[in-house]
Amino acid sequence: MSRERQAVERARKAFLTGRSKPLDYRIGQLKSLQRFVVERQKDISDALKKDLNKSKLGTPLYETLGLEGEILLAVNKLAEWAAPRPVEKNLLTLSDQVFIQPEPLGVVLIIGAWNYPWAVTIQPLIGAIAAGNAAVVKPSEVSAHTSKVMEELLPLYLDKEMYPVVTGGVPETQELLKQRFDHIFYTGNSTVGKLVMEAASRHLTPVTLELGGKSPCYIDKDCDITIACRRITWGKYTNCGQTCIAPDYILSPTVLRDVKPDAKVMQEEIFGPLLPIITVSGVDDAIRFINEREKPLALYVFSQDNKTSSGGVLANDCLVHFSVSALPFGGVGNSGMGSYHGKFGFDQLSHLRGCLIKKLGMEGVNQMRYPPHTAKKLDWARFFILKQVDVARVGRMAMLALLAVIAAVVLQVRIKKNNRALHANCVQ
Ligand SMILES: NC(=O)c1ccc[n+]([C@@H]2O[C@H](COP(=O)([O-])OP(=O)(O)OC[C@H]3O[C@@H](n4cnc5c(N)ncnc54)[C@H](O)[C@@H]3O)[C@@H](O)[C@H]2O)c1
Ligand SMILES: CCCCCCCCCC=O
Repeated sequence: MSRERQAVERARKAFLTGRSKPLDYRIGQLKSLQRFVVERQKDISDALKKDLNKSKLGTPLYETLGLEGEILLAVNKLAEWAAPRPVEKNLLTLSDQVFIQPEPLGVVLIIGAWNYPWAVTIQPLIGAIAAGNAAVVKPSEVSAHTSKVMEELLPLYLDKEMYPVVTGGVPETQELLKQRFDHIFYTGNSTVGKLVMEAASRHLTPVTLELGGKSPCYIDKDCDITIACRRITWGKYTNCGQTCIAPDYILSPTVLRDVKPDAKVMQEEIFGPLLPIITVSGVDDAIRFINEREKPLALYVFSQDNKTSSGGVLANDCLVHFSVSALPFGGVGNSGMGSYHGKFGFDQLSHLRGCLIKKLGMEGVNQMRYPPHTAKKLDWARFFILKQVDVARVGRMAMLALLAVIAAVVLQVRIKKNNRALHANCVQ
């Protein structure tokens, strides 16, 4: 049996014990992960220095502070996220319990990319742990030192049966993809994303695909060009331009140098320190240009615009939307599917189970659905199913009516009592 298959089987066996379900276990694992990030900061930054020449201080800023924030949030909010979520009732379910119960999915496969290997591999793991899943973690072989640190040190902190790290390259990832998972969370390029989805389809496994693409950046006439240039330059050249949401090309009315739309540099994601500038005649031309192409992961606008489609949109800055846990992060179309960060990560890796708990009484209400079907029953069904009633408002009104009745009764009793006292005084 291959090493990859063994890891998956062990993770499934661990999941089936049910120990990842209680919130205390999940919080314990999240806190251990937090300890790992803090205590092993040096191992993490040394590996990143060797892999990608990232600086010692850049590592916390771009890779691990975000992880710490996400872990803290999950620890603080887990009870709320995992609790049953009551939903609006209709007339047919007035006396029932109707709610959504987030449930763990099972065993999740997390495949990470090399460019921010901690941020994009461990962040999905936080969602997987919080949601009560087991997870097989496959870091990128390109960032090999990081991969080794994950393989050697993570098991010292986490439940190693439940969260195994499997290292290796394409053959190992392909072997993993042959196994049955309950969800696959892949971060990387769109070409491999299609292979991942194809492999997942064999087991009807749902996927989250965090892909890349050409994120456009539109600069309007009216913006402060000095600030725009500083922010765009930072967004583009951070990590040598190897950021999934780096502005890929600029659409600018004050153009210095033109790039033809059919040039090679405009056909594929650049993922490097090149920044083509395209001449457009104005905002409508820019929108047309963007909409004619694949849906990008991010859209940067240094002005006002909401007429285009992209994974995310950010006005007057670059990259920082990635750090906001309250925003869903993910692509659309060619830039991916599904989203995560904060509660979105928890929901993405949960089964949101619809629950309706009925009592065995009140059977009379159900007569309209039992045969024989009659026109009268259908009329009742039409009323119960189609009548749009604000059940909460009806409930409030019923409560008010009840209070009014109680107040009237109390008042009447008081009046009677007073009358009796008055009568007694008069008699005396
Ligand atoms: N949306 C995001 O959050 C995000 C984050 C980082 C990177 N990206 C995108 O990822 C891309 C860069 O990463 P990459 O793709 O070069 O990363 P990569 O080479 O590290 O590959 C990612 C993973 O895919 C696996 N893989 C590669 N080829 C495979 C194959 N043929 N079959 C099965 N598995 C295979 C690798 O083992 C690795 O674990 C860019 O397009 C970037 O925009 C997106
Ligand atoms: C402070 C801003 C943090 C930006 C981190 C960007 C990570 C992107 C991951 C995709 O490549």
